[in-house]
Amino acid sequence: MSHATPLTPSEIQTALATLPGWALAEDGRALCREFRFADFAAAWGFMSACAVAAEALNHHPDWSNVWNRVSVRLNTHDAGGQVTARDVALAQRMQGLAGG
Ligand SMILES: C[C@H](O)[C@H](O)[C@H]1CNC2=NC(N)=NC(=O)C2=N1
Repeated sequence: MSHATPLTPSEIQTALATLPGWALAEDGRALCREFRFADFAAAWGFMSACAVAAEALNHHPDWSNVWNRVSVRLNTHDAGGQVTARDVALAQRMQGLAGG
């Protein structure tokens, strides 16, 4: 299966069971999570670590940062903005970098 193949709704639900704190966007086209850290420095450190992981995976988040919060939306541009296995892999990696 190509990694740019959209996941089915049941595949997404199965993936979300491994991703505490994540949810499917209202439109079904992204995995979403808001991370909260102790302060800005911790949030920025998380983003820096995620940037390295994203480059390694060649799969990048749509994200924003307000002080200690990092809001993340993951989908796959190459799949027309749908959720694929690449998004699940990056979410799992981000989960680990945030301390599980
Ligand atoms: C050219 C480069 O490999 C592609 O644009 C990669 C980069 N990062 C990516 N990130 C995401 N989220 N989706 C993609 O389809 C994607 N494709």
